[in-house]
Amino acid sequence: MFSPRVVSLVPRTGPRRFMSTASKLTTVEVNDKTGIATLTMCRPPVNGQNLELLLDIKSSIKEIENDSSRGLIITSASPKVFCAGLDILEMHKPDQQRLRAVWTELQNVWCALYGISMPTAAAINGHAPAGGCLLATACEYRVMVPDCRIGLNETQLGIIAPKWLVSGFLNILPKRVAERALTQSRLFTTDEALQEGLIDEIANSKEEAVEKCAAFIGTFSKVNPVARALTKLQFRAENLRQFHKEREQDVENFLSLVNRPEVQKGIGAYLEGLKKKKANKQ
Ligand SMILES: CC/C=C\C/C=C\C/C=C\C=C\CC(=O)SCCNC(=O)CCNC(=O)[C@H](O)C(C)(C)COP(=O)(O)OP(=O)(O)OC[C@H]1O[C@@H](n2cnc3c(N)ncnc32)[C@H](O)[C@@H]1OP(=O)(O)O
Repeated sequence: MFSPRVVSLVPRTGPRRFMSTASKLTTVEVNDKTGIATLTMCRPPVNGQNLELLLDIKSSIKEIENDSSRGLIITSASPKVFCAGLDILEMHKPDQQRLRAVWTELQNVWCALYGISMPTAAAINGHAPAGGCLLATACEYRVMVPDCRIGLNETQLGIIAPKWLVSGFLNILPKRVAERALTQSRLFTTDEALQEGLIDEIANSKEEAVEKCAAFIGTFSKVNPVARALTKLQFRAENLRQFHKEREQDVENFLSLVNRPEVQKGIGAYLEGLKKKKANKQ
């Protein structure tokens, strides 16, 4: 199902690049000068998080961690979308084993990104609803391009986002703003996200967003890395501890929710809506 990773290192002069996986759903490029790794999601058209993409993101994060990079930037190869969240096709008339694996891997990706000790930043070069927002809010810093939307819209889909999925969001926003945004399924525009503190900066292009993320990571160059890492993890430990306590039950909750006939009906209708949107565009 998942092919072994092929790692090809290009010479150490100039930026070093290694293609993360044989399937190429993500790439990892390490800048030799700065030591910062950029993880790019490459599953057209919208980086829908299917099982293979989630496995690939997780492996790339682990690879970056093992390579002792100075920091991690996550971004997307898609011109308009950072990540559209879970691939809805994985939830429609699902294969049960695969559905279980999808949710488990979403948990694993979040856990790997949220709990990594090195500095992390998201160059949000397009829309970032639901699982896209989850990735961005697991990072320490966010830079977003104009005229896009970011947020947790699960409630609108009839889903109650579990605590771990919301914890990054809650790290960033005041509780009152987070509660209202979640209950209203609010997708913030880039400007609103900046105003509320959900993102840290706006950039006019993906390249500029990556540069700003690298500058943020660079601010730690004179800070003791062990002290920095332990401080970060101290802030995140309670959320991670709670997550590990509840993760198995959370998978069962997800499976039972998705398998409910009314939810399946809702997912079908949602998919139809996305298709109609395409037809209206043409
Ligand atoms: C519906 C779920 C209901 C119940 C599920 C129950 C339990 C799940 C529990 C928790 C799940 C939580 C996390 C999640 O991530 S759920 C996923 C939520 N994601 C979304 O709602 C995003 C939906 N997509 C969009 O809003 C837009 O596509 C966009 C803003 C990301 C991009 O807009 P564009 O105008 O640029 O592009 P489109 O024309 O809309 O889309 C292009 C293409 O991509 C397909 N697509 C879009 N999003 C998804 C997706 N999440 N999964 C699979 N496919 C997606 C879309 O259909 C188009 O395909 P075609 O070109 O028509 O083939």
